[in-house]
Amino acid sequence: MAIGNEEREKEAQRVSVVRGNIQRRIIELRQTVDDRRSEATAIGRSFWDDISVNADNDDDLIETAASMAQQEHVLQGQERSYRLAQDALRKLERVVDAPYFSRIDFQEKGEQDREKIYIGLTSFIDSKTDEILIYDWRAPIASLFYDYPPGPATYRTPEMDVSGELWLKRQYIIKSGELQDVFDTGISIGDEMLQKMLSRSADEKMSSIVTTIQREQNQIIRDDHHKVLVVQGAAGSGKTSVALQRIAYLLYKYRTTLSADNMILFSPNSLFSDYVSRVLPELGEATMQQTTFQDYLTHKLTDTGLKLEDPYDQLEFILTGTEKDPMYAARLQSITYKTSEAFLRVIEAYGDKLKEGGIRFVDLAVGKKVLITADELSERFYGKPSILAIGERMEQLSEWILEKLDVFQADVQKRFYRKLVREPKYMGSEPEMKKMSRVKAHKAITPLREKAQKLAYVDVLGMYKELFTDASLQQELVGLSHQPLPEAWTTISEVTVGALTQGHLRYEDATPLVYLKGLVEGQLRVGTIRYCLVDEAQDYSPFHYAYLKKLFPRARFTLLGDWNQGIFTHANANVSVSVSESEKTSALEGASVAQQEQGYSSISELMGEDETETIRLVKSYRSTREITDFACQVLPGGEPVEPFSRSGEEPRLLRAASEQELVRLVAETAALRRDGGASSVAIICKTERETASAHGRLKPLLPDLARISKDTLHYEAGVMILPAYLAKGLEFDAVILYDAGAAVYAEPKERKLFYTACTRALHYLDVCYLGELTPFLRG
Ligand SMILES: Nc1ncnc2c1ncn2[C@@H]1O[C@H](COP(=O)(O)OP(=O)(O)OP(=O)(O)O)[C@@H](O)[C@H]1O
Repeated sequence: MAIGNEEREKEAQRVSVVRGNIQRRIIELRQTVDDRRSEATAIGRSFWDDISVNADNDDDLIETAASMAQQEHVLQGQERSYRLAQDALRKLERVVDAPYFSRIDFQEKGEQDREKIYIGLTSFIDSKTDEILIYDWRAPIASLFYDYPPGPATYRTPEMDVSGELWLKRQYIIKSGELQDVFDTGISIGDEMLQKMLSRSADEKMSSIVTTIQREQNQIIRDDHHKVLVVQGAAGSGKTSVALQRIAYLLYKYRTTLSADNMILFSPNSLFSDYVSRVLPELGEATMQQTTFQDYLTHKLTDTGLKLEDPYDQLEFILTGTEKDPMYAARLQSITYKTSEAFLRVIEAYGDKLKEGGIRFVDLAVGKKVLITADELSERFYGKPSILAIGERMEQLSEWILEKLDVFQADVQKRFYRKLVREPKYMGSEPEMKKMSRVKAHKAITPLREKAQKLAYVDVLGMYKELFTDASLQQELVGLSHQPLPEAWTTISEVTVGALTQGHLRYEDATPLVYLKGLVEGQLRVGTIRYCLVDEAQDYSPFHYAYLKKLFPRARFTLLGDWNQGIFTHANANVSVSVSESEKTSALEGASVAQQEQGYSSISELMGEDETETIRLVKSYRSTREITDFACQVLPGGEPVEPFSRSGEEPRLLRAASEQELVRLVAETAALRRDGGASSVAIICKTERETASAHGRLKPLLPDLARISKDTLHYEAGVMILPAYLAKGLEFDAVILYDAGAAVYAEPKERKLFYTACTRALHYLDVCYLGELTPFLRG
């Protein structure tokens, strides 16, 4: 709703007053930053001048140490205040051109006045009057803006709930310090503003949604009560956006006790990490630990020397193979089993059993010289009964080894020394010879010490292999898991051991191996992580979740996913746990509401039912209504998706009769979209194999075509080609499906992938195909 001229003028004036105020503060802060920097540098330079170094006796030494500690304290204080001033300066410099984006007028129950609350990215207080000129969007009162239409409203503070009347909700568009537009909003947050935001072009980096967060999204962003929050959100419903806003919110709310180091976000791939990297800095927060599960596993497995398969290579194998091939079928079974809770129980039972015996030790040796034999290690570990956990016992063993190494080092040093004394050529003084023999002995023992510290005397890989070679061990552990082994177990075992022996670790073996390693080595827990957020949560298996829960015992979890986009085999296993065969098939075809329920209940069972809350986001903001409706027909029986009311062109189906014609058609369509103003145009293929071949054919017709692969770290706007599974989580102005023919997309397992590809488009979707159209679009 537009507002009158007089009111608009008042608002424009306020913008300029507040901006002037901020500009003055910026000038002051710049001066403060300069002063503090000089002070800190000066203190650093005169550090030693101000300390009286006296080492004549113990009392003087203590005094010297005290004087150093005091100087260091002063220096740290100066550096801290310099950093604080610099942070404040950066925040204001970021907002000076658009200090706030909304206003609410709120009258608290029992109060006479209506308070005007202006909301922006960061708060700002008038230093003379102490008036709050801008409230941070994360302040408790600001939630009224996101949660209520005008009328009765309540917000929650740490102490109590505050109720009252919301009289006004107003939004501003301010650019370069000038008020460009202002309007009052009614029921939801400015449809007008949202329309503007959503009709923009897709950037190569994601932007924050702070000005138009919707009520149901706000609920997730500010949730403080649940240990585990599961968000099932339709494609484009803002899951990733919400995850990032939530991180910013938590960092603000718990700013005195929580830092970015206490949070971890698991993203699907490095390209995606880069795609979302702008949001937190845009919101004024430091970026936090962002990793992919793959990187995490690689880091954990560095000292095994194994080459870890990429999850995308695993997927490429699944998508390009055929179930007629027995090795292919065996691998599918292997993936499903090794990502299941049943296998998790097998590993846990194995861990329990190892308390009594069975850990494989290896000789601790340098070259041919064995210092401690495997038998000695085993005897030391299992010799006496112990109530301690394996990890703690391993720690004790490690200490014992390190003590032995100290004795060994002293021995070696003596030997070196004797050798030097006997050496006629060497003419050094006694202290020199002692020093030299100490250094040499230390150098000689260092590799052993490193091995001991890395627990290289335990053969975890060998123990993992035993699961596939030792029939009686298998029988015993599998019995405890109450689940039968997969049919192709013999083949699975041979292939697993064969690959491991050659130094290859298949992706499905990585988490079980890391888990077993953690159980044996006792380094399973990372207590510093307080919040763990998982994006694309449908791609994680029950095994992954159980592992994450063990890994971060103090963490609260936010798991955001869309079970309709579950493209990994285990994701399908996830929703098909204990359902009938016919349901299993349809789980591959698209998660029905019932099957999605199954998926959540499986997660909540794993994470603790009492502590898990599931929230659904059904409204989709990314694509036009036409594209959303089109994509929904791919998943019959899937959960309904509500498109945001933004209209555009109908998706087009474009048939080609020959390969040549298909290439020409795709190239022409890409050029049409690019020339028509779409800044990002993605040609989406099914697999890497198809991408490589299509890229070769298209390149002569589209010289600027960029190819995105799993190793690409970031991309630029323009025309690009990529496989569907890499397009996950990303969005583009125009999407062209390279070949949606029945020869490419027909099998049930490809349905969700196809759906994911269609839902990447903001404004245009062109579905090219060769010959007959995929059955997914034929009703
Ligand atoms: N409240 C909002 N205001 C403005 N834009 C929004 C809002 N919510 C979502 N969007 C926009 O919708 C698009 C999709 O959001 P996002 O990528 O977070 O969704 P998603 O649920 O993670 O999608 P997917 O599962 O399909 O990858 C983005 O362009 C995002 O900026």
